[in-house]
Amino acid sequence: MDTFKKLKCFYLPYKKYFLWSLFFVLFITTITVIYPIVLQLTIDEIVLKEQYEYIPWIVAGFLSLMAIKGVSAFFHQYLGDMFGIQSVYRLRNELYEKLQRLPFMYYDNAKTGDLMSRLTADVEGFRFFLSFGFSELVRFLLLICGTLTVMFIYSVPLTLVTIAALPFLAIAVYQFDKRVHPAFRKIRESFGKLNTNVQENISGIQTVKALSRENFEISKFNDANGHYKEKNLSTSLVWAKYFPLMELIGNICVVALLAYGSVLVMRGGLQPGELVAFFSLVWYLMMPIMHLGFVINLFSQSKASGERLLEILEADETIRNKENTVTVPALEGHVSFKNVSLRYQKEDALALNNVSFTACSGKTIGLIGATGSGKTSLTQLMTRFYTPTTGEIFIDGRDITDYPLKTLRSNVGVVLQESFLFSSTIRANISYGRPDSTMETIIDAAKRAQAHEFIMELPDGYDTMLGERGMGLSGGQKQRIAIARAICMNPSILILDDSTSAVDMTTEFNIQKELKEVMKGRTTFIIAHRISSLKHADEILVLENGSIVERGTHDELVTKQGYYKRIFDIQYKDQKAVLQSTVG
Ligand SMILES: Nc1ncnc2c1ncn2[C@@H]1O[C@H](COP(=O)(O)OP(=O)(O)OP(=O)(O)O)[C@@H](O)[C@H]1O
Repeated sequence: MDTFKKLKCFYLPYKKYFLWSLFFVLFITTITVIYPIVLQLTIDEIVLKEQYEYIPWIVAGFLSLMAIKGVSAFFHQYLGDMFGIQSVYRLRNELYEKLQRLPFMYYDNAKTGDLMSRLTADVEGFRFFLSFGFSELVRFLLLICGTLTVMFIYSVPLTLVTIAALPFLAIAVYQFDKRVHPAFRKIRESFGKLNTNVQENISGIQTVKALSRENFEISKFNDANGHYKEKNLSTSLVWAKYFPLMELIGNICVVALLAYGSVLVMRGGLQPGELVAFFSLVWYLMMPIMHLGFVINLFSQSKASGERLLEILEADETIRNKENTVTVPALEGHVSFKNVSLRYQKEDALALNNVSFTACSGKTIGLIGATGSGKTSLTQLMTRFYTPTTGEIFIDGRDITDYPLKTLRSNVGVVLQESFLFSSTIRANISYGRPDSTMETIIDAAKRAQAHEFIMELPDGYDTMLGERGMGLSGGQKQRIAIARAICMNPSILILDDSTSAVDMTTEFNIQKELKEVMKGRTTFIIAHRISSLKHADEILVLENGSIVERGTHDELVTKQGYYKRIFDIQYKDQKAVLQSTVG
């Protein structure tokens, strides 16, 4: 019940729909219990006493009851659905908002397909119980109480015989629930894995095809699909075992009733009509208890779903605004790192080790170093994508946590190594960070990023729709749009993470020429493997295993015999000679 308690803020506001739905359930249940009474009266008072003139009245009464039951069923169903649909509408929105707030760290470990199945299948599973299961549970309780009351009125000993069978039924139902709940959780998990498989395959289809791994992917999917099938089969085995058992217990009870009830009728202790009514009533008692299995099943499914939804809702938002943030119109871009270290996971090695540097506003800092040396990690700390394990980062003299995340991130323009473009127009992609940008600003940003020309060659220019993941554009074109997107935000700090690696030398040269203009007045961090991309930087930091091992201008660094000089030699001198001298 804890899961439902924790999620109550989503469904309690709509309780009026649920309560009205219950009101109509009351009608439906009352009418259901009245049926056997009408049957008993028809047999005992009309047929046996031959008072046939009452038959039209009985028929009219029966039809009226059915009409009322029909109308009540409509409202019960509609209001129940309203309750479920309205509740999960809010829940779905809240989950999505939470996903927007969760830090990078969460996504490092999460699987997209699994998250998608939580937001779709699990939300639906939860809705179904709210719409149907909840009121079904109440209906069963009402039906059992109503039925027992009428039964006791008809015959106490016969009712006691019926009740004697109930504990056996209850044990079977309990055992069923004990097995079916974990089984459903496993089904949900398995479904999440299946989704992950499909999602990863579609996202990486180019790699799959390029490496001819279709058969491997098919067999991976077959395994996941097989696992899902196994989980479903073992759950249906639980169903198949327990349902006949429950029905058997019900039938034994009916046979006992038939035997004992007939004796009572023969002795004159019970009217024949009352015995007939009893047979209907006994099923009103057995059916809900047997169906309790189905409702418990629904409950288990929705509980399992609810738990998975709570895992998202309760996930730690490690990176959020602190209470007393400062409001500033814009940042100037004076960045300073003080003894900053970063370890992504407890068991990982340090990705950054005691890094300290200062970048005065308007200056350009180049970051170079081998793959995995910590260049990207360093810039990701500035935007608070991650939190340093130790040390402090200041912008304009204030700790970066003093600023609201929105202020911080809207002042830092980032062009990532792999630029992601949304499946919308080029114009919307460029103005994504500043949706209110004028067309003039968008074109200006595109021109500076050397993107305007090729955009104008596209059939719809800036209104060209991009496919999923920006399909239809070359890697270099995508990078240029991503640069335009960052420029469009007019940030005071610009981070270019290997952002010109996919363009040819001439375009890189042109972009850099334009970027010089763009970089004026902004603090810029250029991460690059090509010396040509950062040799004009005011300071170059050379990273190795998370530490700054060299620093200085290009001219200073080429005079030292360090990593930078070696890279410089490889890129600018006779590569073969350098490599030979190193090996030798
Ligand atoms: N999200 C992450 N979770 C765990 N470890 C990470 C994560 N991102 C990076 N790392 C690790 O941190 C170290 C530094 O990675 P980083 O991406 O900062 O290097 P880099 O210098 O930018 O490399 P490249 O030039 O290849 O982009 C590496 O050992 C990397 O494996």
